[in-house]
Amino acid sequence: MSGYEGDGGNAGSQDGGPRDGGRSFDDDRRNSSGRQRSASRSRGDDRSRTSQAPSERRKRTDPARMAAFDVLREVDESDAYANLVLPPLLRERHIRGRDAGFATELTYGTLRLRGRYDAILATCVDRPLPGLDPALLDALRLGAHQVLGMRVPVHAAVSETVGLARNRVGAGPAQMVNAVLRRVSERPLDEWLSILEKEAPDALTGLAATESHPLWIARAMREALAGNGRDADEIGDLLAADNVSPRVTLVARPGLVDVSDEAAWGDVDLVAGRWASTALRLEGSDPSGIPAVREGLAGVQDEGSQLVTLALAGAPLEGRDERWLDLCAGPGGKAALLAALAAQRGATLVANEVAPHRARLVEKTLAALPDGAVEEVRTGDGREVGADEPGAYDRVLVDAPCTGLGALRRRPESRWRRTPSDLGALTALQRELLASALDAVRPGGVVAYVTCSPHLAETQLVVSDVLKKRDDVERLDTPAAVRSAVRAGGGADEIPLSDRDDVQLWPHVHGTDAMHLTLLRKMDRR
Ligand SMILES: C[S@@+](CC[C@H](N)C(=O)[O-])C[C@H]1O[C@@H](n2cnc3c(N)ncnc32)[C@H](O)[C@@H]1O
Repeated sequence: MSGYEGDGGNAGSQDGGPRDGGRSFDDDRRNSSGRQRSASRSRGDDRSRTSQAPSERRKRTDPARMAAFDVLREVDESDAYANLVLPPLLRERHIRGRDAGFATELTYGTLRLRGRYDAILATCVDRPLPGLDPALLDALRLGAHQVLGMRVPVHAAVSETVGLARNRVGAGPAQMVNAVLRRVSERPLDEWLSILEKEAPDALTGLAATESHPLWIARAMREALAGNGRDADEIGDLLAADNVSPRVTLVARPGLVDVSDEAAWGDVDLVAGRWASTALRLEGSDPSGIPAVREGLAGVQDEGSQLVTLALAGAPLEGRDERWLDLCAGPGGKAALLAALAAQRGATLVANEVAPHRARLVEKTLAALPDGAVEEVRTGDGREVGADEPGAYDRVLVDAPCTGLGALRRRPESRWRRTPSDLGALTALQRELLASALDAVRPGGVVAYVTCSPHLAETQLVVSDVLKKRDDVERLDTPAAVRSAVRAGGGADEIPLSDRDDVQLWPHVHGTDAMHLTLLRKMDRR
């Protein structure tokens, strides 16, 4: 299942880019060594420290680094999502401000760039990395990220990580951490990356290592670029874009809140989104204090998600336009935008979701919509809707469960979890859901097939396979619908779209998740 904004996503985090070396974390509380000063030391009161025995002092580990390590272990051992585990852990341990920022960058940056660091570490460790204790390997990765990705001075990165390893893994492993990190620190990042490029058997393998992606994903992305009429050589830019945490984008749900309503947005800096009329970019990272967000009049939503939803709502339609369906609605980001747009036209939305807990999230997300905008939130298998309610809807969204390869920048660990074997079951489900949507829409009605993956097997191939079996569906001009959805003054003619009848958005081109959209019309044979 793909990672989604509004789904507890890490949209609130801003964990710095990879090749720029990140930021240094020096201020009053976190000194130029990236080490946290204790509250007593910040006050110039060193009594607590001097009253401790040296052996006790050595055991004290920086809480921010400890938090990052503990999250990494939970991600590894329990398949946890870092963006769901880290924020409560920081709250629980009272890690705030710059220290929380340091822990966040350390956690997400290490997870995201794990492939790069493993390739470097493999040249510094005298045995295969998979044979190492996983906790030791995580400590090494954390150390590598501090040295190569965060501009923490080497002596601090090494000694703090050695202390962490001693505390959490053991004295022997701590010695190894010391030796290995010293080797890592012998070269700057650029030199390491050149070595990885040179030693790779081919350019794509080198790029996958330096930009920290599994090779199968790098390959699939390159095929997706070419299959969407773009230059396959953009692959480097695309993979690099996955390594940069996206800015937080909000959706102002039409009719619920106005962009110009200052009270609704509170004391935050917002700028208009690049493409969607509903999009606002937050100059900062924490949207939770914004009144409009708290009240559900606005939400966190990638601009690509907004654009595809607006394109479905605006696609030309003759005749009845009263009942809309979101077939796979959880957790409800697109359903809320659709319902807001439907309400403005006197139409209503049915939101369907197979997982009960996600259906409850949809209910929550839709709670602020005006009476009558939402006909029903229901828990059910979308594959059955077409047979149960043939021709019952005028517009249908299929935001299909997918690999989420288009949203890797949001879920730092997801690229390491996905495998090519996920594709078989997902694409079968995607075909069935699309077929059901086409049955559920009335003749003349419109279906939007959406994925947050650019993988050709999940996008173009699903659509062409489903259409092969039917003679009652035509493809619409999806780029035209997307251009119409671009906000006034946003340069509808400037949005780079390929010469195809579907649309693929890209992080490195559009600054959005890599959303795919195909618009289809059920033919009216009357
Ligand atoms: C990509 S997410 C949808 C995201 C949502 N549109 C949003 O913007 O918040 C796909 C959703 O499809 C649901 N799903 C999976 N299989 C389904 C099925 N057979 N019928 C309906 N929903 C399904 C998943 O539980 C997941 O919530």
